[in-house]
Amino acid sequence: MNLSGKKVTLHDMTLRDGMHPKRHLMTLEQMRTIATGLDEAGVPLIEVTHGDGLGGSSVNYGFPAHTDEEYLSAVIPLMKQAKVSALLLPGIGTVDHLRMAHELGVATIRVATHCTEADVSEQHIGLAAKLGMDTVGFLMMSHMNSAEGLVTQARLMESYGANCIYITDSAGHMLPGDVKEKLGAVRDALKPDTELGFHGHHNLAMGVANSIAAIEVGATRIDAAAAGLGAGAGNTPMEVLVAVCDRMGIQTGVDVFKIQDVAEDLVVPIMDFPIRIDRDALTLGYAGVYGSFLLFAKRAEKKYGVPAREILVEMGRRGMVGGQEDMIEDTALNLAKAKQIQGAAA
Ligand SMILES: C[C@H](O)CC(=O)C(=O)O
Ligand SMILES: [Mn+2]
Repeated sequence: MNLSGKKVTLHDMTLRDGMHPKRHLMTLEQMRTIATGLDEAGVPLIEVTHGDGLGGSSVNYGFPAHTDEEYLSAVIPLMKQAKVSALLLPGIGTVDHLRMAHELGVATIRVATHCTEADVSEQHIGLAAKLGMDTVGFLMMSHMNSAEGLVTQARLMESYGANCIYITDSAGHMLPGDVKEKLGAVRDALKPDTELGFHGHHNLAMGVANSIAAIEVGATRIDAAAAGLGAGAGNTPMEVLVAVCDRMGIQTGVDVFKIQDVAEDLVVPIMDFPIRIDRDALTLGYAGVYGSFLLFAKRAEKKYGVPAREILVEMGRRGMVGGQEDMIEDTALNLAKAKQIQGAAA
């Protein structure tokens, strides 16, 4: 398909999804430096918060180095052209967090729910729209719902006031055919003025291909992270996506070489480990497991001696979704116990 001349808004995830592999411990200086680099490269929208969104700081999700308020206050005043967004999962983030973000100058709020639970987003989407914010509904783990089911959920978010709906491949499980089917159906069902977005993870190395498939069926906002810094095998790598879009004539407004330098010079050096498709990240994609479970499963492997891959496969089999991080320990303990029983019987 000829996409030449199409315009898309690239939305950077490095400083929000990238908080997962950083265990939410980015310094204010790292945030400032990377955000400034992204702004200079022409990235129009940059997400900043705890990896699990506003209010994510907790025993369940992990305590960050700084509060959302501190991160947002550090970044927003430095931006010359980029706008800043914040993620909010109802139940983790509250309307007070939303108001705080608005007061600090956050332009875009993304209200995220599991892909069958859009009804819990009404209050937050309604308030953000009332405040005049760019208001996005973000349907996580979208591989777990059918195209028709996603249409119903997307319409709900649109009816609450969202001006953009995201289909989110949190597990990096979707293939380009799935993306076209699901986003195509949602595009057809939404009002023409409502934008469509796609958020990919690279666990099956499909981040760029899926993003292009999304653009083909009408997505105008695409998420990506510099050097892919994000949960699991990371998000769609921004510098690769920008280069591919450039070759295809898709207009992103992002400078091909400047974004490469941000990835290489600013983001790769702060990685605590290489963001790559190792066997555990690959298993996330293969078994359809929530990306941010990866580090929890690796920690449980060390604690209980059960391979992370086995824990992740079991989490996928049991259909665990975001918010059920505590079930990772539970699953690991049960698998360890089953192994002990098997060992004793042998
Ligand atoms: C809270 C999650 O990290 C949101 C996200 O980026 C995803 O579901 O993917
Ligand atoms: Mn993500």
